[in-house]
Formats: sequence, C-alpha cells, structure tokens
Amino acid sequence: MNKLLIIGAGGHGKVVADTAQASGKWSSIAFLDDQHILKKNYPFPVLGDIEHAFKCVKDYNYIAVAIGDNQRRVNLLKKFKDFGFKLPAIIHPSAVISKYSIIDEGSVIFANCVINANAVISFGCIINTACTVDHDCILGAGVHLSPGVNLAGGVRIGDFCWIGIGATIIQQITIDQESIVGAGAVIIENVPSTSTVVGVPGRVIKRFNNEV
Ligand SMILES: CC(=O)SCCNC(=O)CCNC(=O)[C@H](O)C(C)(C)COP(=O)(O)OP(=O)(O)OC[C@H]1O[C@@H](n2cnc3c(N)ncnc32)[C@H](O)[C@@H]1OP(=O)(O)O
Repeated sequence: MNKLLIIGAGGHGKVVADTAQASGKWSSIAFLDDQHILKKNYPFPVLGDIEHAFKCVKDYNYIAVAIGDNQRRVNLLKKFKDFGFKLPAIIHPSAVISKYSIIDEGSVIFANCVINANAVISFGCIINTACTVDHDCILGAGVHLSPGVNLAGGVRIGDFCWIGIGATIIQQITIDQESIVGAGAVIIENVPSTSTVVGVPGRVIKRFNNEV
C-alpha cells in the first residue's frame, strides 16, 4: 500500500493532506513537523520532527514537503529523494489537467485548478486553489501560484517565484527567477529576476530586496 508522509503540519500542510486524501491514492497519511508538540487535534497523526523521516523510509514510501518557502521546499524534496523516498505529484480530483501537460514530481495541485495543453509544472511547485495555467505556460522549479492566479497562454515563470493571490499575467510574459508578484497584480510586461512587482498594471517596487 502507498503511505504518505507530509513534512510541515501548518496551514499549507493541512490542504496537502486533504488533497492527498481526496485523491484516494494513499492508505495512510501522517505528518512530521519540528513543532509537533504544538500540533494537536489534527485528523492525521504528527509522528515527530522532520529528522524522523529518515527512520520512516521503510514504512512510508512517499513524501511531500508542505513548506511555503520555495527554496527550502525544493532543497528538502531533493534531500528526501536522494534518501530513497518517492515524490508524488498530489492532484485534487476536481482539478482539470490536460493530458498534454506535464506535472513534475513533488508538486501539488489543489482543488478547482485548470492546467491546459502543453503547460509544464516543474519540480516542487505549489498550484494553489482555483488557479488557471493556460496553454504552453512553463513554470520552473519551486514556483508557488497562490489561490486564484490566472496565467494566460505562453507565460514563463522562473524558479522560486511567488505569485500572489488573485494575480493575473497576460500572454507570453516572462517572470524571471526568484521574483514576487503581489496580490491582485496585473502583469503586462516582463519582470526581471529577484523583483517585487505590485499593482495594476504591475510595477517593480523592489529588486534584490532594495527599493527601486
Ligand atoms: C493559501 C494562502 O494563504 S497562499 C498566500 C497568499 N498570500 C499572498 O498572495 C500575499 C502576497 N503578498 C503581497 O501582496 C505583499 O504585499 C508583497 C509580497 C507584494 C509585498 O510585501 P512587502 O515586500 O513586505 O512590501 P510592503 O508591505 O512593505 O509594501 C511596499 C509598498 O507596496 C504596496 N503594496 C504591497 N503589496 C501590494 C499589493 N499586493 N498591491 C498593491 N500595492 C501593494 C504597499 O502598500 C507599500 O506601498 P507604500 O510604499 O506606498 O506604502
């Protein structure tokens, strides 16, 4: 039977567990969290801290990392993969996924998302509730689309970008790596790497964590 460990028992972890359970692919689901003493009243057990994973590989063959920090999530996924865990793509049954799209391992796709033809969701992405990713979009590793993000056709998003809740990105735009798009922004021009962009239309307010 397939058994799933989830690293991180916070809010995002709850939704990952709920999504995994809804997908019906796991006979057993449990969490690991470094603050496991605080995590009572979860519908799934919290077995111990994150290091405990290395003792669980014989009992739990799959692992998901439910940590919001994009770089840390990807680093942990790679570490657990090297150790012998399988990394599932966890997809809610209400999501509509084109058979011509690619969803890489370690990614999660929550309820009511639509992923259209030729889209690529790379390693360790979070496609949060009710996002649409249209045809030919390419998302790098560790991208997080917050709830309700809409990407038009052919959008490219670099590694470790975070796109805020309700943002909209028009067709053929490139958002370079490690950038942040603010909640509700409408992006109509390419965004350079390590930028923070907010507003309608989007404007860069920070680069390399400094004001511009
Ligand atoms: C399931 C989940 O919960 S997933 C998580 C969903 N959450 C989100 O999507 C949150 C997205 N985060 C944001 O939008 C944030 O405001 C960020 C990341 C864009 C900016 O955060 P910070 O870097 O801390 O910027 P800060 O708060 O200092 O704001 C800087 C300026 O930008 C403005 N600003 C910040 N965010 C926005 C926004 N989304 N739209 C318009 N203006 C904004 C601020 O008002 C401020 O303006 P001022 O200088 O004129 O006062």
